[in-house]
Amino acid sequence: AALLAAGAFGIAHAAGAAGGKSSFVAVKDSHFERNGQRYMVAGANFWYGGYLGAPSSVGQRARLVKELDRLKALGVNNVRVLAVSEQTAMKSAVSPATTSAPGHYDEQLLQGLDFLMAELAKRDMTAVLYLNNFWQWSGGMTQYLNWFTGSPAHDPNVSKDYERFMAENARFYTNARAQAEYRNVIAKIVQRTNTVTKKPYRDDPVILSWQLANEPRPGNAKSTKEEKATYVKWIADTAHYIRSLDANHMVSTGSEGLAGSAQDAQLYLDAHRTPDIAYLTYHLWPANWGWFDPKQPDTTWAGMMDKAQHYLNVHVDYAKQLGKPIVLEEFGLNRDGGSFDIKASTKVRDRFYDEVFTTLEKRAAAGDPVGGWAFWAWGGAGRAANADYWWKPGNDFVGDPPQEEQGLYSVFDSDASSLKLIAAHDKRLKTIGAKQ
Ligand SMILES: O=C1NC[C@H](CO)[C@@H](O)[C@@H]1O
Repeated sequence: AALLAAGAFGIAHAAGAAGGKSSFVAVKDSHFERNGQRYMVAGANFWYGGYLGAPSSVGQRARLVKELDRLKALGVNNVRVLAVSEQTAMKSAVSPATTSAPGHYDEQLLQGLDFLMAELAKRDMTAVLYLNNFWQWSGGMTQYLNWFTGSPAHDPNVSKDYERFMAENARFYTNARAQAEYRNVIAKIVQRTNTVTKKPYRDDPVILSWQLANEPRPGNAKSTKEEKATYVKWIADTAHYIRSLDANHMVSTGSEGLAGSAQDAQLYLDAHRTPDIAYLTYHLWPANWGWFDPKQPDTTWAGMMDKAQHYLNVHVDYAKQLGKPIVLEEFGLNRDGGSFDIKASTKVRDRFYDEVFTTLEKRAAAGDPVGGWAFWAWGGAGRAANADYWWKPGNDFVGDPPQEEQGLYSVFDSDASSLKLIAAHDKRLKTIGAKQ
């Protein structure tokens, strides 16, 4: 009987490895499980994966296949991907976009997602698919408001007024027509049948989770009690809606943690309490948050690392409190000196990655609900096309979306020291998971 069982397990496992009938990733005792085994997310942010998969002009399927092979070889088992974008006049946003106007969707880009999912299945990799964006680089909530209220889609890279941008975006959660269109898009994608594999998305174990949006915030740092309550309700209602369409897959928020919750721990906990949100997410951005100056690494490193360690640990503690896994699904740091040039070294970033990985490995080894991580972001073979490092339609996609310099935080295929580090820690993380 044992031999038979081992044989059967072997076949099932092999099937899983070949992207066959693997089970869905789900939560069991505050950890991820798949095929009856612990599953740790050793992920990479790859926002443009669906774009590369498109059969149309914007698609580069040969590059996509190469990038996924490189990521697989590194031991990456998950990619976090923008599932849908909104056409916008905002300067620093990607174009073309999936939704050209309410009710009008680019089938080519949706087929790009299909192709990506098919390629991930072949490599036994999973995907987190985010269905909206709080930021402007894919149109996002700002564009929905422009469609349905006529408010100007003002690009904060142009206005330099992020506080106003964030406060205005909070109106998305209560605008009935914007929510109706957002739910149309959710239904269209969640209920889609993959044109490459002919498999309904709902039945596809490649999807690790549907994610409400990239970095949804309740508003700006001065969010009111009412705005916070609206945000928590929007999360619970939208997660419930997705689960009503698809009871197979987990739903996640895309939250950055305290930094995206007006530094309000109660809000962050409340936002992740609903049973329809399966796990917690958080992001770690020392340079963006003013903890680190890449031009003054020696004087800012120690203070930054103290804050980062605290941020990493306190969020794992929140996850323990809720009894759910938590994934650090974005983290990054500049190239040395803050350079965007691919030839610049990455010593400081490597040290930062090493400290982040090591901190989370320690918590995982202690049995804490560390679900894994995803670094931001895979640039691979992509290269900045312009002397000013800004993206223009038709240029390569890299890890940095169009609202940032192309090289700011990307990990390129030529960043050998970074790749070595990622590979070593991805392996260690999975080993820790396997031992528990
Ligand atoms: O989701 C995000 N978080 C931080 C990234 C780097 O600044 C940014 O590019 C992206 O909008």
